[in-house]
Amino acid sequence: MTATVPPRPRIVVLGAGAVGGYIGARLFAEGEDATLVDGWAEHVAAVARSGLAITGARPEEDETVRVPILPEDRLADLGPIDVAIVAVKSWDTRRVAELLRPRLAPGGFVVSAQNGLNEPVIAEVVGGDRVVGLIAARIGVELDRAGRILRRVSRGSPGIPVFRIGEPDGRTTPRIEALRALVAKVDSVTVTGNLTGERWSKLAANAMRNGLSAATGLSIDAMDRDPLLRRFGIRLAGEAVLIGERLGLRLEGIGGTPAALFARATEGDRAALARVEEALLASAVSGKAAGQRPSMGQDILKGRRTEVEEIYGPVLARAEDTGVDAWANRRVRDAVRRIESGAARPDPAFFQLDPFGATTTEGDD
Ligand SMILES: NC(=O)C1=CN([C@@H]2O[C@H](COP(=O)(O)OP(=O)(O)OC[C@H]3O[C@@H](n4cnc5c(N)ncnc54)[C@H](OP(=O)(O)O)[C@@H]3O)[C@@H](O)[C@H]2O)C=CC1
Ligand SMILES: CC(C)(CO)C(=O)C(=O)O
Repeated sequence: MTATVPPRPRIVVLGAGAVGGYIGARLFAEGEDATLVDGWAEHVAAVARSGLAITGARPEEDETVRVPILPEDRLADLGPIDVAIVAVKSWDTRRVAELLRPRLAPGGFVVSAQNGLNEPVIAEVVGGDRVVGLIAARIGVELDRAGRILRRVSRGSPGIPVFRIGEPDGRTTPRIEALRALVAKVDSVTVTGNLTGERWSKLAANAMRNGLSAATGLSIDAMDRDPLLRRFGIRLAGEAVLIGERLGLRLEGIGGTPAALFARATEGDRAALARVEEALLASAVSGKAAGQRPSMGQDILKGRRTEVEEIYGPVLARAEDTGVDAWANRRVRDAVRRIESGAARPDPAFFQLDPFGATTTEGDD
């Protein structure tokens, strides 16, 4: 079932953090019927009082949007929902899917705008025909205090779209076309027929960036300027890509670099390693998105629960299934777990080893 979307759908964004708040505010600013819903009372009060303040990468992208916002316990005040955008952390997905299930309009559907592999979780709750995916790649946003979002990446992202949306089965349906028109009001978007491959590629990007930032305390550009951390990141993505290849997935580029190069580098191909390093370094020194911290790095700074299990869990589980030695992902997962539990503090020294050096062996842990 993919019913048509009404001309002016009722859109609810559940999870008005950095990603959800940004998407919902921009939709509302563009005239859409969008309402934010969030569980953080101080944030809800700040937005209700003064609007959601967005500080963009360029002064002309700054705006304050008086987008409607409700606390979660008032979700029932809204009528049936046509488009529900889920932007809570992945560990909270099932709970909010349960909240949404009785509130969806007959043709209503849920869009996961999260990292991780959440469409199957949502499908278990609301039904497989009511879920689509939205992957945010070049958004770089941060809820730095109640009522304010910082965006470190300029709108537009020439060359690589910020958003990819898709049906889990890859079909181009009327609702995905309707969603494309909506999301285009937020930033650049493309429809993918390969949501599974896109999701795994994004998971590889998150494996590369998120835990390493959380464990070192560094931003993406700072990690890429450090020769050993840059290589550690390549190894993290490479392990995940190798797993994806062995699962038979069609993988998409990671930050504009072909995914296969990360895997070949990880298998010992020096030319592939040099190409990936060059691309990462060029981006780091370009100054674009300087200081951008992946969401997991932000969580550690705020002392909040991370998505470490939702990002590294699937990678490590499939590593076992496919026989890939994912020691680097395991090391990062373990470091983030220790930091999150208060047993350690972020420290770049955890990863001062060359994963492609002669002395590093598989299983080094
Ligand atoms: N940030 C980014 O650039 C990107 C993030 N993503 C993904 O998007 C999803 C949402 O992440 P993101 O938007 O970054 O999450 P945020 O941390 O910005 O917000 C998530 C929720 O956490 C709670 N929260 C956040 N900060 C505080 C605080 N200081 N005090 C109390 N509560 C707080 C809020 O509600 P509540 O209290 O109800 O939990 C909020 O809705 C994740 O799956 C993430 O991986 C994907 C691409 C890029
Ligand atoms: C930084 C980025 C885009 C990639 O890891 C991200 O998805 C996040 O912050 O969670």
